[in-house]
Amino acid sequence: MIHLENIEKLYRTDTIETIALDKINLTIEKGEFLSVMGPSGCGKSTLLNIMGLLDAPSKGEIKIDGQTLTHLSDKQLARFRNKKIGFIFQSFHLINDLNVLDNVELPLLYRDTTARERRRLASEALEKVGLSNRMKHFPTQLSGGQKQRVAIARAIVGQPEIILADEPTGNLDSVMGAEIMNILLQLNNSERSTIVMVTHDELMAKKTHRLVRLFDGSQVQ
Ligand SMILES: Nc1ncnc2c1ncn2[C@@H]1O[C@H](COP(=O)(O)OP(=O)(O)OP(=O)(O)O)[C@@H](O)[C@H]1O
Repeated sequence: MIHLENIEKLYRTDTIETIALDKINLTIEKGEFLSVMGPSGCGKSTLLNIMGLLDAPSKGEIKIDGQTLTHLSDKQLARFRNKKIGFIFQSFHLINDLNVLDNVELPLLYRDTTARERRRLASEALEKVGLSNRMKHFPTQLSGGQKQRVAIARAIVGQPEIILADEPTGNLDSVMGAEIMNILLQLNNSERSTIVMVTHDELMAKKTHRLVRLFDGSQVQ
């Protein structure tokens, strides 16, 4: 499903060059739930951003579903990303001026969907995360766990095959964190979503199919 071949990422500033990723080779199968761990600065977010086509590698190739994506234009990448990939971030990234339903509908605005269909899909996604009763609330009226559930609904509303989650439980207490983890496990189980999750939590990682550890930009496990 996702295939990374010899991926390297270099960041250059005036004074320093950082090798954020060094020759990463990784294949993630359809329906797999993979976690990525490692110390701060080891390249976890960079890896996720490259898999999610938000950032380009300095070297190497990415294939998703057999399609090589390294040479597509920004517009083609955006279209591919919108259709195939849902993102979940540690700090939720919700828009505070929009209510819950409108936040969840956002990814569908870039598609050819009617307003009625958008509403139906967003309501369905909110039902899956158990938030049907909060559709008209605004993000500031929600708890952290509820905000993350809205973010998950937004990530899955377009029915992407891949979900990329960057420390999705990092800002939550253990009870809310476990709730979010259960929702991700359920999506992986019942919808066969392929999930890659960055986490600092060994217990969460243990619940996934496979763990990849990074250290200084290299894969060590
Ligand atoms: N835009 C950038 N410009 C320069 N260096 C960068 C940039 N983004 C990341 N880096 C460097 O690349 C390395 C990897 O960063 P990355 O954010 O991927 O680490 P991480 O493992 O996700 O860390 P954390 O757990 O703290 O979020 C770090 O040394 C970081 O300083």
